[in-house]
Amino acid sequence: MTETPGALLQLCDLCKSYETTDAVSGVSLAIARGEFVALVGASGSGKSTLLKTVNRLVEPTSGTVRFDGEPIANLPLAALRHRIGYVFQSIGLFPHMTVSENIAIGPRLVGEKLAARRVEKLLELVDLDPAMATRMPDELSGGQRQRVGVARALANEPQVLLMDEPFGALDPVTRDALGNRVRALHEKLGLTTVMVTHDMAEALLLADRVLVMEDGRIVADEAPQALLAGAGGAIAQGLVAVPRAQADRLAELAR
Ligand SMILES: Nc1ncnc2c1ncn2[C@@H]1O[C@H](COP(=O)(O)OP(=O)(O)OP(=O)(O)O)[C@@H](O)[C@H]1O
Repeated sequence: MTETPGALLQLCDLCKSYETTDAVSGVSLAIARGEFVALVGASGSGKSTLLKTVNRLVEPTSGTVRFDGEPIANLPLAALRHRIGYVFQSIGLFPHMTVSENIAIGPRLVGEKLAARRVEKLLELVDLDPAMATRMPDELSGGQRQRVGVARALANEPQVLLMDEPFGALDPVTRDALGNRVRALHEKLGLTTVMVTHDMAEALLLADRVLVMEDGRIVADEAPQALLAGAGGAIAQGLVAVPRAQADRLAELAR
């Protein structure tokens, strides 16, 4: 795949093999600045592995990832991670640090001190009371912890936000609210966002573009409207059928 002009992220023939598994098998993909992309697919299809090649939590076996035209293998790791916010699958707050210290960890790693006012601002961005800055993670609900996880990912003012199943452990109401908040922040901060999710409904509602993975490959790459209109092939349509059937049953009940 040749370089796509204007792409902020470009993956070219990317492969990642473990001893017995090909987790990612020849993925080529260009993501434009400002896109909100959801990566969906069955468990084990390679979504997390693919996401983690972008911030080099996973080093590919072969292929290239370019960030703003530059192969990321050539960039110093700290500089790369400074430009990419990452929200972990399992929240991943440091339990022995306060909320404020957790949020400031990224800047601290590159020798910067985050001002208290900036921590307050980040907490406000994710709809948390700035008074929570001094709490410990175990004094927060799961939803509040995940909001802190998002604030931490935004602390370096990244260009790209990567999220690995960010709302998986949350109740449906909190999940919906936080998803909408993240989408609003994506717009407000001019981010380019890639979100891994199991949930096709969430992908359809939040993303501009939905990539479907199966056995390490991207088998569909469509806008939500196109998926809902039947595009993307059998695997994608199998995933779309679930929320569609639920919506139909709810509509039936309401009649
Ligand atoms: N560190 C590792 N060592 C060996 N195999 C791995 C490793 N990480 C992932 N795999 C394997 O690679 C494949 C893809 O895993 P990956 O976590 O990327 O899938 P996923 O689609 O994100 O799954 P899930 O939705 O369950 O998180 C799986 O078969 C997994 O077992």
